[in-house]
Amino acid sequence: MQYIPGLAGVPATESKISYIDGQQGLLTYRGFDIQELAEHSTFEETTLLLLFGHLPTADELTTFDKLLRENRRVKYNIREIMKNLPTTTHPMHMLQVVVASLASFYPSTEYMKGGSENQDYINDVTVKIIAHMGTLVANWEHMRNGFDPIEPRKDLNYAENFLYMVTGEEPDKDWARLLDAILILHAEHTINASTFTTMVTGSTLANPCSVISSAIASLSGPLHGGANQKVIEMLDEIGTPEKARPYIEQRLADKKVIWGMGHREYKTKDPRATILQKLSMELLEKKSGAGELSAAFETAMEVERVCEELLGHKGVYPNVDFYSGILYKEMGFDPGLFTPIFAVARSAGWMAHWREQLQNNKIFRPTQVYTGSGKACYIPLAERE
Ligand SMILES: CC(=O)SCCNC(=O)CCNC(=O)[C@H](O)C(C)(C)COP(=O)(O)OP(=O)(O)OC[C@H]1O[C@@H](n2cnc3c(N)ncnc32)[C@H](O)[C@@H]1OP(=O)(O)O
Ligand SMILES: O=C([O-])CC(=O)C(=O)O
Repeated sequence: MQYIPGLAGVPATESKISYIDGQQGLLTYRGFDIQELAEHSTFEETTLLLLFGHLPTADELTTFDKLLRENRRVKYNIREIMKNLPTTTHPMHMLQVVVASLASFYPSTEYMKGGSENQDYINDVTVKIIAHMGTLVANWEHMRNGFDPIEPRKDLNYAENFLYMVTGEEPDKDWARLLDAILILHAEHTINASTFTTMVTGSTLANPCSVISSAIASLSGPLHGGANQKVIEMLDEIGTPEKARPYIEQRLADKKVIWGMGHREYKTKDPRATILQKLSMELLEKKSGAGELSAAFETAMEVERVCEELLGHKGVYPNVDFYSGILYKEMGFDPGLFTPIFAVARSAGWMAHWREQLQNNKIFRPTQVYTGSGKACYIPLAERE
């Protein structure tokens, strides 16, 4: 029996939701190129595409959008749970706890047994979770800073409302469009660690709120979604482009990873990193004028150059987390919000995989290669040396 560390290259499921060509650096959702979706779609439309497999009709989109808007408000009891968390709680830990607690308000035990009410439950909870994610993240941003949360608005789309709830100001249309593209880019990515977590937890028929809570935990780690916060911390630590090379050389000598670099599937630059880099450049030039880039962006480009030279032969290139933080920073988001914004977007992909898993469920239960001792004899405590 051969053990494959990290299940690298091992197919663990069949899925129709998204596809990666890691050699060419291509990503499609339901056959649609990510670049095209980022340019032309909205988070609401892309979510429907991921969930149901086709671009929605105008009626389908309007109905779904209305449901999302109507389900944004969080219950008073949930706010009370949030109020009782220490304000030092990282937003990803808040999200994990509070999304798990939603199971108390939206219980389910028997939704797999067939019948239309189960489909209704699956659809309702899908909307509820995706709609709540943005509100929870935005509310906590105020609560952890000692302020009252801002209520969601129904007259705004998902990205606009999120910006409004975080800033308390009327959302700028261009920024909302930018955030919309960012949400689309992060919405789905085949069977990555957090999606695999979704599927493993989902395969036991656990409550979907517990399923998504487990996915949030998985995404929070710095080798996965948590890397976007690490990248901006790293860029700040480096400071200026000329300090990039010695910093990287030292980290590599210390056998430490360069945050935002490398990917299990891509052996070239992640297509989302290319788009996010372009969006960052456009935003920076818009804010400061042509050719005027931030220290973080200039440093990031130098880190990319040096890494290509030193790590390119291993297929290590920028991943999605490398340039996203620069955008978030320029948009005024606190670094603690970077990974939660990823989670908000990814809730669409997680729910799509959870639903796909249920259609043909088999509990995930791989095997292991035992490397422990042979049969051992129990020795009473008093006789042990
Ligand atoms: C949304 C996301 O999850 S995207 C990923 C976000 N994570 C990060 O940015 C953290 C930094 N990157 C990494 O740790 C890794 O590249 C991972 C976890 C993303 C992928 O890991 P794996 O597929 O297991 O690749 P693995 O660790 O085997 O790397 C292959 C080789 O490239 C090297 N390598 C990979 N990534 C990096 C990196 N970021 N910095 C330095 N070296 C790296 C490894 O040391 C290894 O070298 P070796 O063959 O000489 O031992
Ligand atoms: O696919 C992965 O392993 C990680 C990733 O880029 C994502 O989840 O977006």
